[in-house]
Amino acid sequence: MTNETTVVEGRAIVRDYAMPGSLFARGSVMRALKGIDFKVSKGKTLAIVGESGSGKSTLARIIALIDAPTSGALLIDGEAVDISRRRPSPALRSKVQMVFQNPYGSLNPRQKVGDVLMEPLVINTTLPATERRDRAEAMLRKVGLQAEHFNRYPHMFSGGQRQRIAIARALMLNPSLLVLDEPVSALDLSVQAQVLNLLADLQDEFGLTYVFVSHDLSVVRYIADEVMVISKGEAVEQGTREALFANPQHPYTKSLFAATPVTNVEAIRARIDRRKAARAATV
Ligand SMILES: Nc1ncnc2c1ncn2[C@@H]1O[C@H](COP(=O)(O)OP(=O)(O)OP(=O)(O)O)[C@@H](O)[C@H]1O
Repeated sequence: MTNETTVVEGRAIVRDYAMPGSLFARGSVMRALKGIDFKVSKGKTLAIVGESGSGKSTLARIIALIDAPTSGALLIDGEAVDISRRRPSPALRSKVQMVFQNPYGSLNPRQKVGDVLMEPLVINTTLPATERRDRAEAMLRKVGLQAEHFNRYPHMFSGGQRQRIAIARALMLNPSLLVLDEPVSALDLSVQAQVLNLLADLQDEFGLTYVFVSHDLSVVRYIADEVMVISKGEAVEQGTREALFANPQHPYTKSLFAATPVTNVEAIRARIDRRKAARAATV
């Protein structure tokens, strides 16, 4: 549709990794991404699916500005990212945030939850301490935790709660894009559903755009608007969630879908679709 705003776009993204050589032979280069194109519109979710080693995390890290492509172009809000720069500008940095798979490893065990949330504000803004605290407490509530949790340490929380904290931290600078790399795969099934619902609610409320990496097709069927299937560094199929699940085209996609039982999540998904439609009608 022409009236949709593109938040992130990749053009011919290539990423090479240098492979170590030996005493007698020079190292070679491994091409992990072989020219990937994609676009994600505001408020939508692109899921990146593929088997282990296909390049999903490599692409996610590039989109999250943690790694740079070897060649190609990345555009955020229509502006080309300077891929030769080692660090993105603070303005760009605040637009894109990443949530990782492991909420145990991604939070500093010595930092209280309140400090975890206020840190991005300390580094990137000149807000006074009281304002930082108010915003952090408000964000804790938004992700389903309480202001009393402010002074507790990460180990005092369950896996699902820790992932809520990681999501809250990612939202502190009001990003437009969240890159989520297997954000629920370390969690129990019932907790996965709660965190996915939270992500859907936050997407609605803040108009967030998601790039969501997953190897789990049930999760993809639940959360995605668009799906990109990657195999050996190439996008072998791209399309809407409905089209891809109804009629996978590429032999790799067919085999991936055949190998993975997909549980019936249509009813829950319908809830997300209804809310997205209601929201679009009010904008
Ligand atoms: N830092 C690195 N140095 C060298 N090779 C790497 C590096 N990171 C990834 N690779 C290689 O690039 C390819 C893609 O890896 P990547 O982690 O992106 O795949 P993935 O689809 O996310 O896999 P998984 O689902 O197992 O995390 C793999 O062959 C991997 O071994």
